[in-house]
Amino acid sequence: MKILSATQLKIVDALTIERQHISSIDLMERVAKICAERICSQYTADLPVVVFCGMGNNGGDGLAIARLLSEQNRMVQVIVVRHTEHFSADAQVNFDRLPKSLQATLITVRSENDAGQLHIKENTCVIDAMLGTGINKPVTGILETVIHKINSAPCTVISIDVPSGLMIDHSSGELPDACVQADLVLSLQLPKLAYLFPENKRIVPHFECVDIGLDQQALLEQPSPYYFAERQDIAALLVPRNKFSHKGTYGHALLLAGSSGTSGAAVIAAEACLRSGAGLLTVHSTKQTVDALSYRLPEAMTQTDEHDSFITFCDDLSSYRAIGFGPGVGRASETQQLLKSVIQRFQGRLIIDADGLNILAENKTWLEFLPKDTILTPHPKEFERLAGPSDTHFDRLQKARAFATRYACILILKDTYTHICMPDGSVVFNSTGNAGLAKGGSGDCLTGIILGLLTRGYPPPQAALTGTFIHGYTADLCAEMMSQESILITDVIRQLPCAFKQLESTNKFFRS
Ligand SMILES: NC(=O)C1=CN([C@@H]2O[C@H](COP(=O)(O)OP(=O)(O)OC[C@H]3O[C@@H](n4cnc5c(N)ncnc54)[C@H](O)[C@@H]3O)[C@@H](O)[C@H]2O)[C@H](O)CC1
Ligand SMILES: [K+]
Repeated sequence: MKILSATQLKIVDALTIERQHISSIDLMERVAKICAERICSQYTADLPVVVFCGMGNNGGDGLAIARLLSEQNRMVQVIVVRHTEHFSADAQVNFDRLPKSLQATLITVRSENDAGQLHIKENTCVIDAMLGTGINKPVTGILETVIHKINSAPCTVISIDVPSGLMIDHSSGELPDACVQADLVLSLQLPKLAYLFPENKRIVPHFECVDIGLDQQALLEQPSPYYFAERQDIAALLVPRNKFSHKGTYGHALLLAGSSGTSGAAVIAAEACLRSGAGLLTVHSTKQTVDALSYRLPEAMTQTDEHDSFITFCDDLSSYRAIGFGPGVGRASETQQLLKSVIQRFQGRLIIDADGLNILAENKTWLEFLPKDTILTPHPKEFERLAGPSDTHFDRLQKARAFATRYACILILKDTYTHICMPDGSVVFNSTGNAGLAKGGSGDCLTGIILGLLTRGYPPPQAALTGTFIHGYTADLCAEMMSQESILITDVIRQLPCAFKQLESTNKFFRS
């Protein structure tokens, strides 16, 4: 699914009206009907609803939603916040369509005094339809006062399309002053870029895209570097194993991982790799790690490094399709030289994680020599070490895009909506995963999954997208069965077969 800017959404809106031979007021009615149905499905009929409406088309949506909810015998009150002199044309039509019962209880906020006198009762559902994609400056005045009232009221808030006050295409700063803090955002058709930044987590803790039937061709025509990965997009990338195949068909992986005290990182990555399709896996590590592996994972082959505490040397790389470097390796200078020699000698697929990234951060000139499409998987701190600090998450995103383009690598910037930055400047935001993954070992598991997919023959972009999605999806399956608090990364690995199976079931090539 693409992510478009406010300007592009306006264009698609106009093209939809033209191509579907529908009037703008009927499109608004369609939007309102879908939102009202969603609100009714979420809340019981006895919960009073207060709809805050602005003067533009977002307010028009709110006025139509209020009418439709009251037709469903819901207890509804409308509050119009007059932040401009006139309604937009369609908002005016919907204002005039308000039934008498709603007109009788209507409150209009014209002044700071009116705003100050508002009282929002406990146990109400606030529908926020004051400002949408048409916001053109930070909110002040009566809108700001009303927003503060909503945010301090003990009620549930659903924002229509956009939490009022939030800029959708760029950063609003660490904590935007005046912005509705929604419990749920019903985002019309597509997600908005700002919903994916951690800085907005209090404003958009959850969003749902509601399909309002915008013209598909018009959506396709709009260029965008930003995409949001959904289940069907990833399921379509999966490739079935060939009936006439053998272990060689699915490649041989080399995992360079582990050092004194961090054998677990190597074990986790190795197991995730073998659960993600690789034909063969050799783990090169310290004696302690190799001993642990032989016990835990007999399917993996092993090579013991000549050094007891960290890895230093690995001679022949020619038989491997993919190499994973980093989990638990530490930063010893001999290990640094090993990474340098891998970068210089290896022509296959490469994924670098954890201390591998920290070594790169200490030796930035090596970045120029990374094999094309090398996958790097930094968390925010590791990315900062590689590319320097950023003022906002929007700035960090632009930095990550520039980094992936400059070094022709795939940068997986791990976060709530992990950003997968491609060398062509495009970014795919991952949609799966939960806070149960915020634990040690999680990154090692991701590296292992992607290494497995690379070895299996997936091109690096597909391996990056699929691996990141499945990693989060599997954790979501775990969270359905157990508390996020208790999820262990080994639980996630154990559920990988189930996650693959579920995703395969929606891919036509896997159906028998
Ligand atoms: N995407 C679609 O296809 C559809 C979207 N719909 C809804 O329409 C809004 C966008 O409507 P628009 O009229 O362009 O903008 P707004 O309602 O957000 O507000 C515009 C209004 O507000 C004034 N304004 C802007 N910023 C401020 C500010 N900081 N302070 C005060 N006033 C401000 C501006 O001057 C205008 O007067 C979209 O989000 C959807 O909800 C349609 O329903 C149809 C399909
Ligand atoms: K809104």
